[in-house]
Amino acid sequence: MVRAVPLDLTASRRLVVKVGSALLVENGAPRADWLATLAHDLAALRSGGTEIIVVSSGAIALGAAKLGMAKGGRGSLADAQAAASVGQVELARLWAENLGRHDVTAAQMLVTLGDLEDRRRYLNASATLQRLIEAGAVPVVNENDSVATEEIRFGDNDRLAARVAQAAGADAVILLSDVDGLYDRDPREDGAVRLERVEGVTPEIIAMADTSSTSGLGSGGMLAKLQAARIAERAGISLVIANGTHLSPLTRYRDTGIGTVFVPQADASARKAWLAGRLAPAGVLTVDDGCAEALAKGASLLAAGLAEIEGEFARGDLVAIFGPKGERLGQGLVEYSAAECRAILGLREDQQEAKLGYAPRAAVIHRDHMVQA
Ligand SMILES: Nc1ncnc2c1ncn2[C@@H]1O[C@H](COP(=O)(O)OP(=O)(O)O)[C@@H](O)[C@H]1O
Ligand SMILES: N[C@@H](CCC(=O)OP(=O)(O)O)C(=O)O
Repeated sequence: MVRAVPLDLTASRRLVVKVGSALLVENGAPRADWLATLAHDLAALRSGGTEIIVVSSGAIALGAAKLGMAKGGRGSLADAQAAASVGQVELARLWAENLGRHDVTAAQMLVTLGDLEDRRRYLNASATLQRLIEAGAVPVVNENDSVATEEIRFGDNDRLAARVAQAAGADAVILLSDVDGLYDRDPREDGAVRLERVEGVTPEIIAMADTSSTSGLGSGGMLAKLQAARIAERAGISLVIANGTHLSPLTRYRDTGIGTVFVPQADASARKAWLAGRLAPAGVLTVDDGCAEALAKGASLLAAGLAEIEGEFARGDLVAIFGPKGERLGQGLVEYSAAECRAILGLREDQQEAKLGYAPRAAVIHRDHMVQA
């Protein structure tokens, strides 16, 4: 068998390192020795010319321990928000201390889903990351859990890491977890085999993730990691899932190559990749067979092909596109409000003006503002 080639982290120009809750926190206390070795690895990579961004979980777990909260602070949203407020203070201190030992300045950056979903705010976050790195700091990013509410939060730091990588123009992401990579089924099952390399996060790959299991402290599970891999591959970013439980986890990955590498697909423009990675559509357009076929060939979505409209959205909002059998086809920025879409549903272009009372825009979603699933 040909040995799969691991991702060469030292070849990365800008790398996002994501650390899961289970790695940082054990029985409510930080894994101090482990963190010291990770900081050492990060400093070494940085000295070799790789710019580093850390995405660190652990605020909820640390805060819950301090407050004596049940269920690791995940019993309710209010608990998670309060636990995160307390834990984030400690998390930032841990990073500042551990990176500081190598004369590296840590910079805390807390973001919400909205900060990366709205194009203007996304560009702003992107500029801040850029400036911090130029200034020689290592951004340590987490979700702003204390203000994020259920509908507008990532909830897992895997997708957040992929979006941050995109915003920062990183070329690689490593998700450090408590498992050696993606297995073809839950790794606790007999006969589970690890995949060395994935070219394209297909529905078959997604089906391998057991949605019910996480390490216990985290929230994402393998499914969130695969969604992150999908965002990354579409943005032309390499992503690897590796086991971070051991001391000096990055050195260990370099020496053993144990992990799963997701190969990027580099064809999308930066804007389309951003669009593909957006996570919160405001509505759903269901289209008929003919329209689904046309979309697959790269056409714009026309009102004539609309079969059903769900949700309330305004012009410019993100909507998901589904085919007649309920299959997800893609998503895009809509040119009409939900009410207008309902009014022109199924109509040909020449019938739309009579219905709306004004000249219609050519497409409901222009192909330049659409990405396939
Ligand atoms: N197909 C799979 N391959 C690997 N791990 C899986 C799979 N399905 C479920 N898992 C579970 O996902 C867990 C990792 O997710 P999670 O606990 O959220 O990690 P983290 O806290 O590092 O983000 C593993 O411990 C494993 O039990
Ligand atoms: N933002 C949260 C972490 C979210 C989360 O659980 O992520 P993960 O442990 O990576 O599945 C925190 O700091 O506790």
